[in-house]
Amino acid sequence: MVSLRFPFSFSRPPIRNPNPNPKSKASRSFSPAIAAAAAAAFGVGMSLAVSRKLSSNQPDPSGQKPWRSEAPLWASFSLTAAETSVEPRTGVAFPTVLDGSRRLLGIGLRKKNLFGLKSIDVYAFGVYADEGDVKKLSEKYGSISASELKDNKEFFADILDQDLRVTVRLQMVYGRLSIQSVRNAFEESVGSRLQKFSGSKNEELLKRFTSLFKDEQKLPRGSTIDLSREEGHTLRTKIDGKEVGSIQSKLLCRSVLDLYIGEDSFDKAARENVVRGLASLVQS
Ligand SMILES: CCCCCCCCCCCC(=O)O
Repeated sequence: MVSLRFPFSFSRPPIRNPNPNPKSKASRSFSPAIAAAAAAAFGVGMSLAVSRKLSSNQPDPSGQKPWRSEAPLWASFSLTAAETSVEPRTGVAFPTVLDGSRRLLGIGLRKKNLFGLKSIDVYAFGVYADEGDVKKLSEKYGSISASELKDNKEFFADILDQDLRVTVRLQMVYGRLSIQSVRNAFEESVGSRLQKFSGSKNEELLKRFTSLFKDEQKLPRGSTIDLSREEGHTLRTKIDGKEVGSIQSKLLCRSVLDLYIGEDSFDKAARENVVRGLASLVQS
């Protein structure tokens, strides 16, 4: 079993690999400049191990599935560790902690069919939750074991509905995205969730959200979109770290989060990790 605890802080910044090659292990985890340093080499080993633990589809040579371990992912990191975890199919790296208190619980991949023909990797994503906020659910769920909690529908409904700070970071893999295609994709996916939760597409709300993605905005490979539920059910959107708008709507927050952690999420294995991590946080 992989066990990672960092008694010290790494200073290695989050990696944005400009040319990820899923076939090359080295390209997944570090830059050549750092490779010479023994400490960085240690960090590389950590990243690879963590990426396996987070991964949904990477076979473990031992034949075991470490990501099925009862140990939660977040328990592997200290809040001060500037470490990253790598989505193994794309080489995209995610910081294990965001905004000081949001822990990375799972990483996944969004694929999409292009012209109904070929499936492309559009972006990798990381799901983060504020540790303190999730622990507020301990009073209600603390007496239920983590393994029972992960199948508890009420617990999950609370995660989607309660005022808990959660961030989903999307990091673009496909390099030729037009902003119109991004608006269209959000319109389709978020629109379907608005319909599911409210019985209507809520055109006006949907438009307010999609119009945050302006024509002049560029989203080359490596760009990030952070979708965060902030206090008061406010969806804050950042592109490459810069806020582009905030919309206060419980329905919109729930609809966006459902794409990544709902029952019909884009990457089922990523969702499993997130749910397991949340359940363990409540228990800790
Ligand atoms: C060519 C495909 C274009 C798809 C662009 C998707 C970019 C962000 C959309 C986020 C929501 C979603 O994944 O549906």
